[in-house]
Amino acid sequence: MTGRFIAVVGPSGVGKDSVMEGLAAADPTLCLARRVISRPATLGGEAFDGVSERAFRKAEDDGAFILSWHAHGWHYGIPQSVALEVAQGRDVLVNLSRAVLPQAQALFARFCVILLRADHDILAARLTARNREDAAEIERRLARADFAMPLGIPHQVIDNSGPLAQTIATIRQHLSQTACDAGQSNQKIMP
Ligand SMILES: Nc1ncnc2c1ncn2[C@@H]1O[C@H](COP(=O)(O)OP(=O)(O)OP(=O)(O)O)[C@@H](O)[C@H]1O
Ligand SMILES: O=P(O)(O)OC[C@H]1O[C@H](OP(=O)(O)O)[C@H](O)[C@@H]1O
Repeated sequence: MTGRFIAVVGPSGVGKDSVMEGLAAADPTLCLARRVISRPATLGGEAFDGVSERAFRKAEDDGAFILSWHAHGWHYGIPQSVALEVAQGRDVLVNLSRAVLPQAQALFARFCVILLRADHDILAARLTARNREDAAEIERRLARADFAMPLGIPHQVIDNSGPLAQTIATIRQHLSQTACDAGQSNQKIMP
């Protein structure tokens, strides 16, 4: 059987990377997809392959990505190797833009979506404390926080306003109960 393609989405600063790292640390059967981003690796954040915009476009033209998008001034790509891992039966966590969920859904038979949320003031405080973007960029990110989920994408809403460990435990419980091969409910889970 193929593995599960588990998309983790939500506004910038909500905690996608933190939650994904915590999930993978707690469960070695979960893999983290390593993204290619046209952002200098020196800016930090998740472990990703930082490339120039030119190199990104070349890789994209060469078919290196199963999914790619543009957000916050950067290009993001999910490498073909992720599809291979899923085909080999691995469950893979992937930090995606909400905008590409329809394309992702079309690619994978076992597909599910975790939508993380937190109140606006919590997002603002986390982005400020993270100290990776300047104030203007943080404002732009906050303005995109309510980007609408595309229609027809079943997803589980998980609140990450509270302690990270609680969110991770809640998602682990949810993942243990879903095969991701049929429609999920849109039930809200608030730890
Ligand atoms: N539950 C939590 N409680 C407190 N702080 C948190 C929690 N989750 C994440 N954080 C902190 O919030 C900041 C943003 O988290 P993170 O970078 O994981 O978010 P993100 O959704 O991946 O953001 P982006 O989309 O911009 O990459 C980090 O400094 C992280 O340590
Ligand atoms: O708002 P939407 O399109 O859902 O998310 C867009 C992108 O925002 C974040 O970018 P970064 O990792 O902070 O650079 C996420 O990782 C995601 O790829």
